Amino acid sequence: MEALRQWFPPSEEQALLALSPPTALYNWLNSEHREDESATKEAPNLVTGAWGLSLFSHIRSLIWTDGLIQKGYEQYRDDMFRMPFYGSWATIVNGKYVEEIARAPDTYLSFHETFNNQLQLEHVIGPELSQGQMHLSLLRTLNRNLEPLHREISDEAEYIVSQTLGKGKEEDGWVSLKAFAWVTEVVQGLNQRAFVGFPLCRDDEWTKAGQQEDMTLFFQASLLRLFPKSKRGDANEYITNFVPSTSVARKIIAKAIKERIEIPEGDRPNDLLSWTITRVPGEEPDPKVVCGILGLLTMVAQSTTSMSFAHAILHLVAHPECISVLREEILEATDNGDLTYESLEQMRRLDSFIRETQRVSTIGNISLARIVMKDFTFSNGVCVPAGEMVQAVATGVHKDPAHYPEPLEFKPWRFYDLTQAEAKDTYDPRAAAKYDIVSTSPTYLTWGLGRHACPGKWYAAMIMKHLMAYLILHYDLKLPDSAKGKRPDDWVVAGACIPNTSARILLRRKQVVATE
Ligand code: HEM
Repeated sequence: MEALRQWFPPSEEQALLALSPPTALYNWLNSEHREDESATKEAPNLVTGAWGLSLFSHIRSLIWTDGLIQKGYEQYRDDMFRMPFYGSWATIVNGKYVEEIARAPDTYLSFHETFNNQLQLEHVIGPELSQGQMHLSLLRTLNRNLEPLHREISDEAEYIVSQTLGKGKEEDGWVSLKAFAWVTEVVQGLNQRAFVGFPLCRDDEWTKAGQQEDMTLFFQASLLRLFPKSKRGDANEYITNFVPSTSVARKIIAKAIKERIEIPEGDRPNDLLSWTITRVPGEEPDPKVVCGILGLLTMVAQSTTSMSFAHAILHLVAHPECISVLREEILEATDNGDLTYESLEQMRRLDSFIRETQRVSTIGNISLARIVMKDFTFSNGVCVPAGEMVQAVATGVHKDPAHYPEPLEFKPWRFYDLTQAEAKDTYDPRAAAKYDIVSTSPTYLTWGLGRHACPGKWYAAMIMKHLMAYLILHYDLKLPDSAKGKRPDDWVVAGACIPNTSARILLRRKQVVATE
C-alpha cells in the first residue's frame, strides 16, 4: 500500500487522477486513510465508506450512479451528501449550497481544473488553453457575432437538412431517420459552418480528419489520466507515438491558416477560425494550437447540443398538438417564413418548449462540477478537503414538485405561462426574462450557474431555435406508427440522459410554407 501511495501521491492529486482504475484503487485506500485522520466535519455518506466496504460502494455507484444521486437528492433535499463518483469521493449539494459553489472563487473551487483534468489540455494542446483559457475569450467574440453567424447557420441548415435527408429510408412519401444520429450530423454541419466557415465545413476530408482529431485528443487524455500528474509530460511523449495521427487535420488547418493570413484582417470570413488565427501569437499561428482550440470547442459544443436537440425533436413528435401552435407563432414572427435572428427572439412559445425539454430530459444529472483547490468550508461548517470534488444535483431539482408543479408532466408552455404571469404582475418585461431558454437559477441548472455557467448557451439556443423553427416551417414531422404515439424512453446511464438511439422520426417536405 505504501508503494502505491508513493507512486500516486496524496492531496490534490486525488481528484485529478479520477477516472482510472488504479486511481479508483488509490482513492479507495486514501479515502480510508484520510477518514481516520480527519477531525473536520464532513457531509454524511450516502453509502458506506467503512474499511473493506468502500470498494463495494465505489462499484455500486458506478453501476447505479443515477439512482444513487436521486436517492441522495430526496434524502438530503436542502442539504448535501457524499458518495463515490468515478473513483473519487464527491460532495454533492442541494438547496442553498448550490449557490455557494456558484459563488466560490476559482482559487477554492476550480471549474477549469476539472476541465483541464478531463481533457489534459496542458499536454494534448498546450499552455494557451490550459493556462490562458483562450477558448473563453474566443467564445465572447462568438457571442458578439451571433447575428452575422445566424445568417451562415440559416444557409447551412437548408443545405445540411436536405443533404442528410437524402440518406434516409423512404416510406410512403416520408423519410425515416434515427433521430439522434441524424441530429448529430446536422448539428455537426452547423457547428463547422460557424467554426471553420464555408467551404471547409463541407469538405469530407476535413470532416473525417477533424472527427479523428477529436477522438485522438480524447483518447490521449484518457490514457494520460492513468499516470500521476508528475509523470504525464514524459508519458505524453511516448503516447503520441502510437495514438492515431492528427496530422491530416493539422495539415488542412495549416493550409487554411496560410490562405486566411493573406487576407487583410478586417476582410477575413467571420468565423471562429479567423478569430483564432488573430488571437494565437506568432506571424503564422501554430496549426497544432489552432486545431486544438477548434477541437476543444467542437467537443464541448457538439454532444451537448446534439443530445439536447435530439431530446427536443423527440418531444415535439410525441406532442403533435404543439406543432400547429408553434407553426402559427413562427409564421407570425417572420415575414413569409423568413427566419431572421430578430424573429427567433419573438418566438416565446418555442423558447418555452425547448427549455421544458431541457428540464424534463436534462442531459447531465449533475452540474457545477468543481475540483477543490484549497479546503473549502460551506456555511453549515462542512469542510471539503483540497483534491476532492464538489458538485450539484441537476435532474433532482428539475423534477422536484416544490419547484415545478406536476414535475414529471411535459408542459410545453410552462415557462411561457410563467413569463406571461411575471410580466403581468411586475409590468416589467425584463423581469420575465428569468424564464428564457438561456436563463439560469439554482432551480434550473441545465447551463450550470454563476461565473462558469455555459458561455456557449446563447449560440446553442440560437442553433436549437433556428433548427426547430426551420423544420416546423418546411417539414411535416411525426413518430412512426410503431411508436404508438409514445416518445421512446431516454437512456439514463452514468449520470447522462441520452436520447434513445433507436428512436426514429419521419419527415416530409412541405410544398407550401406560409399558408395553412
Ligand atoms: C445545449 C447545449 C449545451 C449545454 C446543455 C451546455 C451545458 C454546460 C454546462 C452545464 C456547463 C458547466 C457550467 C457550470 O459548471 O457552472 C458548461 C460549460 C461550458 N460550455 Fe456548455 N453547454 C452547451 C453548449 C455549449 C456550446 C455550443 C459551447 C461552445 C460553443 C459550450 C461551451 C462551454 C464552455 C467553454 C464551458 C466551460 C466554461 C468555463 O470554463 O467557465 N457549451 N456547458
